[in-house]
Amino acid sequence: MARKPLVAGNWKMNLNHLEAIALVQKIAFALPEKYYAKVDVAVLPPFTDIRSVQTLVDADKLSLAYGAQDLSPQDSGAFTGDISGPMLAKLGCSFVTVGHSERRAIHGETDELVNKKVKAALKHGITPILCVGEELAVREAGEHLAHTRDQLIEGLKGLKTEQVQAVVIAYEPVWAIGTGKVATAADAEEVCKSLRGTLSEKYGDEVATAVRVLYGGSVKSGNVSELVAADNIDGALVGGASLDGEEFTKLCALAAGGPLP
Ligand SMILES: O=C[C@H](O)COP(=O)(O)O
Repeated sequence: MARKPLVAGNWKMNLNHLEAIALVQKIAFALPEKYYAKVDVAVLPPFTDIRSVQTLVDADKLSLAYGAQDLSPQDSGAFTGDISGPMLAKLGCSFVTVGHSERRAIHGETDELVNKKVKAALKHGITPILCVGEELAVREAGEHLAHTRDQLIEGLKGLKTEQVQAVVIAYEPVWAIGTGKVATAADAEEVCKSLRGTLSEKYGDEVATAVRVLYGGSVKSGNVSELVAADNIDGALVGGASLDGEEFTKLCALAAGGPLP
């Protein structure tokens, strides 16, 4: 089964709502409609931008999807500062990243919490992009496959098979995020293949074949083609390069198999 590639731009804590509108307009203008038949494109702005992005996407009937970078495991209540699944669903979010390494490291998110967030996203019809990835020391110790396998198993714990089918996985080696050190396509493929193998072992071949596994970590227009050419890499979770409209558009077009617009 051919999996349609997904390119998701994780803006992290960048761009206010006015800048968000400008960037989405730029992408919409630069990436012709025909590319969306070959690649799904999503932007993941900060919470404060989502309403503006929604309004623009709806008004201009853009094919671009959008989502958030995190969500609360709770639906509502006394959780100061948190944003819930129902709030994101109401804003038309299609995706939400869960367990990004920056949240694991800076906010101390555990696999248990990540698992609750995956469930919260699914409960509200939002596709979780479950992020896994090893720190440099783990890779140097040769433990990267075991480490990412554990994160995957814990992140999906308790889900029904059909729910797992609705999840996107993103392999992001921590040492490659924002550092300019992209994993080689062979390194990335090794882990993505192993993650798919784990999906097959736990949930069966049909699920493993259907689930999209993305790579993230210093992806740019200059390296995306080689990455998505690998059998088990179905797109990219892009940080820095997603903030530049021209670069992001190029990257999406190349992930679609080209040519450049
Ligand atoms: O979510 C995206 C990743 O953290 C990758 O970020 P980067 O492309 O800036 O390395």
